[in-house]
Amino acid sequence: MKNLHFGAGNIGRGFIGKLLADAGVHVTFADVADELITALQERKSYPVRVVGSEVQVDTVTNVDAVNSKNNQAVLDQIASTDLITTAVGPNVLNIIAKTLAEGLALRIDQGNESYLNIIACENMVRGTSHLKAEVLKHLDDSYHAKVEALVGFADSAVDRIVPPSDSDDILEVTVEEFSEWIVDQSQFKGDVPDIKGMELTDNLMAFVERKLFTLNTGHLITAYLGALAGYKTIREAIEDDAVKADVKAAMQESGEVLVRRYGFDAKAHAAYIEKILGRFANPYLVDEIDRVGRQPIRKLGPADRLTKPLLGTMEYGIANDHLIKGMAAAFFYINEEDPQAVELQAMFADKGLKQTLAHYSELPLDSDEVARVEAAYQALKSA
Ligand SMILES: NC(=O)c1ccc[n+]([C@@H]2O[C@H](COP(=O)([O-])OP(=O)(O)OC[C@H]3O[C@@H](n4cnc5c(N)ncnc54)[C@H](O)[C@@H]3O)[C@@H](O)[C@H]2O)c1
Ligand SMILES: O=P(O)(O)OC[C@@H](O)[C@@H](O)[C@H](O)[C@H](O)CO
Repeated sequence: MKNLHFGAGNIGRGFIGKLLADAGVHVTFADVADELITALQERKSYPVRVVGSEVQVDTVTNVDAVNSKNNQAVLDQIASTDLITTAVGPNVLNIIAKTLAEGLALRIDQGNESYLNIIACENMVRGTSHLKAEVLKHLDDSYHAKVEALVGFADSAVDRIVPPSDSDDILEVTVEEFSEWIVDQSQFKGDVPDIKGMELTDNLMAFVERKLFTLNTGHLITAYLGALAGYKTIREAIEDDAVKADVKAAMQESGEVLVRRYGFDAKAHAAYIEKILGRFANPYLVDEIDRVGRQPIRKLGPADRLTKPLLGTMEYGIANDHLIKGMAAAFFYINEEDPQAVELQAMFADKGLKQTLAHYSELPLDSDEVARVEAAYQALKSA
């Protein structure tokens, strides 16, 4: 089996590319980072340090790469591969959608009638379905029937903490032991692939929300409260008892929504939260607060890790003081190198918290929740 993977970054090399290559799939990475691509083309392998109580260095082989700036090379890959995966970040999906559309048109024009499956591996609810809608926008109507018949767009949930590596080797990546990749099997076209490490489900929404609204909700609040307390890494922040108490309480509020919505076992969900708190404190990973706090506008969005759980607590009448506090903490997050952090702060300075929050979260301006976030912000400011 051949795979084309967009994004040779942390998750691309450290998780999805590794898992597929380990399963005997030939992986070709596509990326815009010239140095990374040249190194992959020359070496056709790279090291992955899996760190837990022991350190194991695995060598990933059977890989190649194409530079995404070489459009024709990428189109040729799309026209001939069996599986396409992405780990580029939600904001980049719209960019690669255009390339995918061109590649699918070429594939159909060349008469390739074999099945192709596409899986976006991003922190986003139904990211592949979003990608599909974008691809179809760029594709002439005359191709749509063939795409519907031959191309599967399968949504997935992806979980492994992979911070950028500080190695001198540009290809080396350091990952935690834990990993989970769950894919919606009902959306595949042709045979559902049997790949070790790729779990299949008919109930993807439950798993994607469980992951995003537990791990990522807690991770983000750790980052914002941690930054406010002056910490630089997630581990430092979560080892502060006051931060940990707030983060855990917010995860429990969000968890209560998940238990009610999807029928998860309450005890098992409590254990899931504890395990994640342990992963945040992993002494073998150095995960900067700025990586986890990045792109606050995306993360304040109505379908993302702060607002969506908050909406769930409102729907079920569940307490939400800690989710509110986490949202308030986002307004203290300063990062001059992150355009979204700069934009958020600029609007906050110009229009105030209520209007800024209502704008990005789509919560009603006059809602109690928006007023409570502002009150929580003032309380944090004077603490
Ligand atoms: N790192 C983690 O712990 C983790 C865990 C689970 C999910 N994720 C998700 O995985 C996705 C990728 O995260 P990451 O941490 O690997 O980010 P990353 O920045 O390490 O990797 C993204 C890669 O995409 C490349 N890229 C950018 N534009 C591109 C384009 N137009 N074409 C091809 N490649 C392009 C970048 O050069 C980079 O190498 C995100 O959606 C993230 O939320 C990350
Ligand atoms: O990748 P983001 O920016 O959506 O979120 C930052 C982290 O919370 C995230 O990358 C986690 O490390 C990951 O989701 C763990 O599976």
